[in-house]
Amino acid sequence: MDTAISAKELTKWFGEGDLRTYAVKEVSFDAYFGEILFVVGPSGSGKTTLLSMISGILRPDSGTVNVDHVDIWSLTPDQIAEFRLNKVGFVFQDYHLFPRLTTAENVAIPLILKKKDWNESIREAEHYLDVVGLKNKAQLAPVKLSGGEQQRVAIARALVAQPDLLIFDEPTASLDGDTGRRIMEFVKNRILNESRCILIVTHDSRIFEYADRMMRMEDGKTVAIEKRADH
Ligand SMILES: Nc1ncnc2c1ncn2[C@@H]1O[C@H](COP(=O)(O)OP(=O)(O)OP(=O)(O)O)[C@@H](O)[C@H]1O
Repeated sequence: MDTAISAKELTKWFGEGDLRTYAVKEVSFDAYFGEILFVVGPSGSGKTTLLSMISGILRPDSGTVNVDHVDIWSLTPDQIAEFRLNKVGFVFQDYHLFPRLTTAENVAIPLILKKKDWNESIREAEHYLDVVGLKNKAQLAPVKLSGGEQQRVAIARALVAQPDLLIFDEPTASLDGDTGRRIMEFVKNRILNESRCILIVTHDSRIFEYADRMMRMEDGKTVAIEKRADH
Protein backbone atom coordinates (compact mmCIF):
# COMPACT_ATOMS: atom_id res chain seq x y z
CA MET A 1 0.00 0.00 0.00
CA ASP A 2 1.18 3.51 -0.81
CA THR A 3 2.10 5.78 2.10
CA ALA A 4 -0.49 8.48 2.77
CA ILE A 5 1.09 10.05 5.85
CA SER A 6 4.62 9.83 7.10
CA ALA A 7 5.22 11.58 10.42
CA LYS A 8 8.78 11.78 11.75
CA GLU A 9 9.77 12.78 15.30
CA LEU A 10 6.79 15.10 15.64
CA THR A 11 6.96 17.26 18.74
CA LYS A 12 4.71 19.99 20.12
CA TRP A 13 5.03 21.70 23.48
CA PHE A 14 3.01 24.32 25.27
CA GLY A 15 4.38 26.87 27.74
CA GLU A 16 7.98 27.93 28.19
CA GLY A 17 10.77 27.42 30.71
CA ASP A 18 9.76 25.46 33.79
CA LEU A 19 6.16 25.51 32.57
CA ARG A 20 6.94 23.76 29.30
CA THR A 21 4.91 20.57 28.84
CA TYR A 22 5.06 18.26 25.88
CA ALA A 23 1.69 17.54 24.31
CA VAL A 24 3.33 15.30 21.67
CA LYS A 25 6.91 14.09 21.91
CA GLU A 26 8.93 12.59 19.06
CA VAL A 27 6.08 10.66 17.50
CA SER A 28 6.80 8.83 14.25
CA PHE A 29 4.39 6.70 12.26
CA ASP A 30 3.20 5.93 8.75
CA ALA A 31 -0.39 5.58 7.56
CA TYR A 32 -1.40 4.11 4.23
CA PHE A 33 -3.95 4.76 1.54
CA GLY A 34 -6.79 2.26 1.82
CA GLU A 35 -6.65 1.88 5.59
CA ILE A 36 -8.60 2.97 8.65
CA LEU A 37 -6.18 3.85 11.42
CA PHE A 38 -7.62 4.41 14.89
CA VAL A 39 -5.86 6.73 17.32
CA VAL A 40 -6.72 5.83 20.89
CA GLY A 41 -5.48 6.76 24.35
CA PRO A 42 -6.52 8.52 27.54
CA SER A 43 -7.73 12.10 27.69
CA GLY A 44 -4.78 14.50 27.42
CA SER A 45 -2.47 11.95 25.77
CA GLY A 46 -1.94 14.17 22.71
CA LYS A 47 -4.32 12.73 20.10
CA THR A 48 -5.91 16.02 19.04
CA THR A 49 -2.55 17.81 19.02
CA LEU A 50 -1.05 15.07 16.82
CA LEU A 51 -3.91 15.14 14.32
CA SER A 52 -3.83 18.95 14.21
CA MET A 53 -0.18 18.79 13.14
CA ILE A 54 -0.92 16.16 10.50
CA SER A 55 -3.82 18.08 9.02
CA GLY A 56 -2.06 21.42 8.64
CA ILE A 57 -3.79 23.17 11.55
CA LEU A 58 -0.98 23.33 14.13
CA ARG A 59 2.68 23.84 13.25
CA PRO A 60 4.99 21.34 15.00
CA ASP A 61 7.88 22.62 17.13
CA SER A 62 10.02 19.97 15.49
CA GLY A 63 9.64 17.01 13.18
CA THR A 64 8.09 16.60 9.74
CA VAL A 65 4.79 15.50 8.23
CA ASN A 66 4.60 14.22 4.67
CA VAL A 67 1.14 13.79 3.23
CA ASP A 68 1.07 12.08 -0.14
CA HIS A 69 4.86 12.67 -0.27
CA VAL A 70 4.57 16.44 0.30
CA ASP A 71 6.34 17.92 3.32
CA ILE A 72 3.36 20.04 4.41
CA TRP A 73 5.13 22.27 6.96
CA SER A 74 7.64 23.40 4.34
CA LEU A 75 4.78 24.92 2.32
CA THR A 76 3.85 28.61 2.40
CA PRO A 77 0.86 29.64 4.58
CA ASP A 78 -1.30 29.97 1.45
CA GLN A 79 -0.30 26.52 0.26
CA ILE A 80 -1.06 25.07 3.70
CA ALA A 81 -4.52 26.66 3.63
CA GLU A 82 -5.04 25.12 0.19
CA PHE A 83 -3.84 21.75 1.48
CA ARG A 84 -6.42 21.88 4.31
CA LEU A 85 -9.21 22.79 1.92
CA ASN A 86 -8.35 20.30 -0.82
CA LYS A 87 -6.71 17.32 0.83
CA VAL A 88 -8.27 16.98 4.28
CA GLY A 89 -11.86 16.33 5.36
CA PHE A 90 -12.95 16.61 9.00
CA VAL A 91 -15.90 14.99 10.73
CA PHE A 92 -16.59 15.94 14.35
CA GLN A 93 -18.48 14.33 17.20
CA ASP A 94 -21.22 16.93 17.29
CA TYR A 95 -21.39 17.37 13.52
CA HIS A 96 -20.82 21.18 13.45
CA LEU A 97 -23.77 21.74 11.12
CA PHE A 98 -25.20 25.24 10.68
CA PRO A 99 -28.80 25.17 11.96
CA ARG A 100 -30.10 27.93 9.67
CA LEU A 101 -28.87 26.28 6.48
CA THR A 102 -30.49 23.32 4.73
CA THR A 103 -28.59 20.04 4.70
CA ALA A 104 -27.62 20.62 1.05
CA GLU A 105 -26.30 24.10 1.88
CA ASN A 106 -24.32 22.67 4.80
CA VAL A 107 -22.71 20.11 2.51
CA ALA A 108 -21.98 22.78 -0.12
CA ILE A 109 -19.99 25.01 2.27
CA PRO A 110 -16.49 23.78 1.30
CA LEU A 111 -17.33 24.36 -2.38
CA ILE A 112 -18.69 27.85 -1.73
CA LEU A 113 -15.46 28.57 0.19
CA LYS A 114 -13.59 27.52 -2.93
CA LYS A 115 -15.64 30.17 -4.77
CA LYS A 116 -17.51 27.64 -6.83
CA ASP A 117 -20.81 28.80 -8.36
CA TRP A 118 -23.70 28.50 -5.85
CA ASN A 119 -26.08 26.40 -8.00
CA GLU A 120 -23.30 24.09 -9.10
CA SER A 121 -22.20 23.70 -5.47
CA ILE A 122 -25.72 22.76 -4.39
CA ARG A 123 -25.97 20.21 -7.23
CA GLU A 124 -22.69 18.65 -6.18
CA ALA A 125 -23.78 18.68 -2.52
CA GLU A 126 -26.94 16.80 -3.53
CA HIS A 127 -24.79 14.17 -5.22
CA TYR A 128 -22.86 13.57 -1.97
CA LEU A 129 -26.09 13.55 0.03
CA ASP A 130 -27.16 10.79 -2.35
CA VAL A 131 -23.90 8.93 -1.62
CA VAL A 132 -24.72 8.99 2.11
CA GLY A 133 -28.35 8.02 1.42
CA LEU A 134 -29.95 11.35 2.29
CA LYS A 135 -30.86 12.90 -1.04
CA ASN A 136 -34.50 13.18 -0.01
CA LYS A 137 -33.52 15.28 3.03
CA ALA A 138 -31.57 17.91 1.06
CA GLN A 139 -34.03 20.71 1.75
CA LEU A 140 -34.50 20.04 5.46
CA ALA A 141 -32.87 21.88 8.34
CA PRO A 142 -30.38 19.70 10.27
CA VAL A 143 -32.62 19.80 13.36
CA LYS A 144 -35.17 17.66 11.47
CA LEU A 145 -32.65 14.82 11.14
CA SER A 146 -31.69 12.07 13.57
CA GLY A 147 -28.20 11.99 15.12
CA GLY A 148 -27.01 9.30 12.69
CA GLU A 149 -28.41 11.27 9.74
CA GLN A 150 -26.68 14.44 10.92
CA GLN A 151 -23.43 12.52 11.16
CA ARG A 152 -23.92 11.36 7.56
CA VAL A 153 -24.48 14.99 6.47
CA ALA A 154 -21.17 15.86 8.17
CA ILE A 155 -19.52 12.97 6.26
CA ALA A 156 -21.02 14.23 2.97
CA ARG A 157 -19.64 17.69 3.70
CA ALA A 158 -16.19 16.22 4.36
CA LEU A 159 -16.40 14.30 1.07
CA VAL A 160 -17.25 17.15 -1.32
CA ALA A 161 -13.63 18.24 -1.60
CA GLN A 162 -12.71 14.60 -2.39
CA PRO A 163 -10.03 14.57 0.32
CA ASP A 164 -7.16 12.07 0.40
CA LEU A 165 -7.24 12.24 4.15
CA LEU A 166 -10.39 11.94 6.24
CA ILE A 167 -10.13 12.68 9.94
CA PHE A 168 -12.92 11.71 12.30
CA ASP A 169 -12.85 13.06 15.85
CA GLU A 170 -15.04 10.88 18.12
CA PRO A 171 -17.56 10.29 15.30
CA THR A 172 -19.80 7.94 17.27
CA ALA A 173 -19.63 9.43 20.76
CA SER A 174 -23.02 11.13 20.44
CA LEU A 175 -24.69 8.11 18.84
CA ASP A 176 -26.25 4.98 20.32
CA GLY A 177 -24.37 1.71 19.75
CA ASP A 178 -26.38 0.50 16.75
CA THR A 179 -26.29 3.83 14.94
CA GLY A 180 -22.56 4.17 15.65
CA ARG A 181 -21.91 0.75 14.15
CA ARG A 182 -24.06 1.56 11.11
CA ILE A 183 -22.03 4.74 10.54
CA MET A 184 -18.80 2.73 10.79
CA GLU A 185 -20.10 0.04 8.38
CA PHE A 186 -20.94 2.84 6.01
CA VAL A 187 -17.51 4.46 6.35
CA LYS A 188 -15.74 1.15 5.79
CA ASN A 189 -17.85 -0.02 2.86
CA ARG A 190 -18.65 3.21 1.05
CA ILE A 191 -16.20 5.92 2.06
CA LEU A 192 -12.88 4.10 2.34
CA ASN A 193 -11.13 3.46 -0.96
CA GLU A 194 -7.64 2.79 -2.27
CA SER A 195 -6.82 6.46 -2.66
CA ARG A 196 -8.04 7.51 0.76
CA CYS A 197 -6.69 7.20 4.28
CA ILE A 198 -9.06 7.47 7.24
CA LEU A 199 -7.92 8.40 10.74
CA ILE A 200 -10.36 8.02 13.60
CA VAL A 201 -9.80 9.34 17.11
CA THR A 202 -12.09 7.59 19.53
CA HIS A 203 -12.68 6.36 23.06
CA ASP A 204 -15.57 4.24 21.84
CA SER A 205 -14.48 0.60 22.22
CA ARG A 206 -17.77 -0.50 20.58
CA ILE A 207 -16.28 0.46 17.20
CA PHE A 208 -12.69 -0.79 17.64
CA GLU A 209 -13.49 -3.75 15.39
CA TYR A 210 -13.53 -1.36 12.41
CA ALA A 211 -9.85 -0.47 12.74
CA ASP A 212 -7.32 -1.89 10.28
CA ARG A 213 -4.68 -0.75 12.75
CA MET A 214 -4.76 1.00 16.12
CA MET A 215 -2.23 3.52 17.35
CA ARG A 216 -2.16 3.97 21.13
CA MET A 217 -0.94 7.18 22.71
CA GLU A 218 0.12 7.85 26.28
CA ASP A 219 1.69 11.03 27.64
CA GLY A 220 2.35 12.44 24.18
CA LYS A 221 4.02 9.29 22.86
CA THR A 222 2.90 6.37 20.76
CA VAL A 223 3.13 3.31 22.95
CA ALA A 224 1.98 0.79 20.35
CA ILE A 225 0.74 0.40 16.81
CA GLU A 226 -1.26 -2.79 16.51
CA LYS A 227 -2.59 -4.56 13.51
CA ARG A 228 -5.88 -6.24 14.19
CA ALA A 229 -5.41 -10.00 14.18
CA ASP A 230 -8.20 -10.71 11.69
CA HIS A 231 -6.92 -8.16 9.11
N1 LIG B 1 -3.45 25.21 23.45
C1 LIG B 1 -2.93 24.54 24.47
N2 LIG B 1 -2.26 25.17 25.46
C2 LIG B 1 -1.71 24.50 26.49
N3 LIG B 1 -1.75 23.16 26.62
C3 LIG B 1 -2.41 22.46 25.68
C4 LIG B 1 -3.03 23.11 24.56
N4 LIG B 1 -3.60 22.14 23.77
C5 LIG B 1 -3.35 20.97 24.40
N5 LIG B 1 -2.64 21.15 25.52
C6 LIG B 1 -2.17 20.10 26.44
O1 LIG B 1 -1.55 19.09 25.68
C7 LIG B 1 -1.88 17.79 26.15
C8 LIG B 1 -2.49 16.95 25.06
O2 LIG B 1 -3.76 17.49 24.71
P1 LIG B 1 -4.67 16.87 23.55
O3 LIG B 1 -5.88 17.74 23.43
O4 LIG B 1 -3.85 16.68 22.34
O5 LIG B 1 -5.06 15.45 24.18
P2 LIG B 1 -6.18 14.41 23.69
O6 LIG B 1 -5.53 13.07 23.78
O7 LIG B 1 -6.72 14.84 22.38
O8 LIG B 1 -7.29 14.55 24.83
P3 LIG B 1 -8.89 14.29 24.74
O9 LIG B 1 -9.07 12.82 24.53
O10 LIG B 1 -9.35 14.72 26.10
O11 LIG B 1 -9.41 15.15 23.64
C9 LIG B 1 -2.80 18.01 27.35
O12 LIG B 1 -2.04 17.93 28.53
C10 LIG B 1 -3.33 19.40 27.13
O13 LIG B 1 -3.64 20.02 28.36
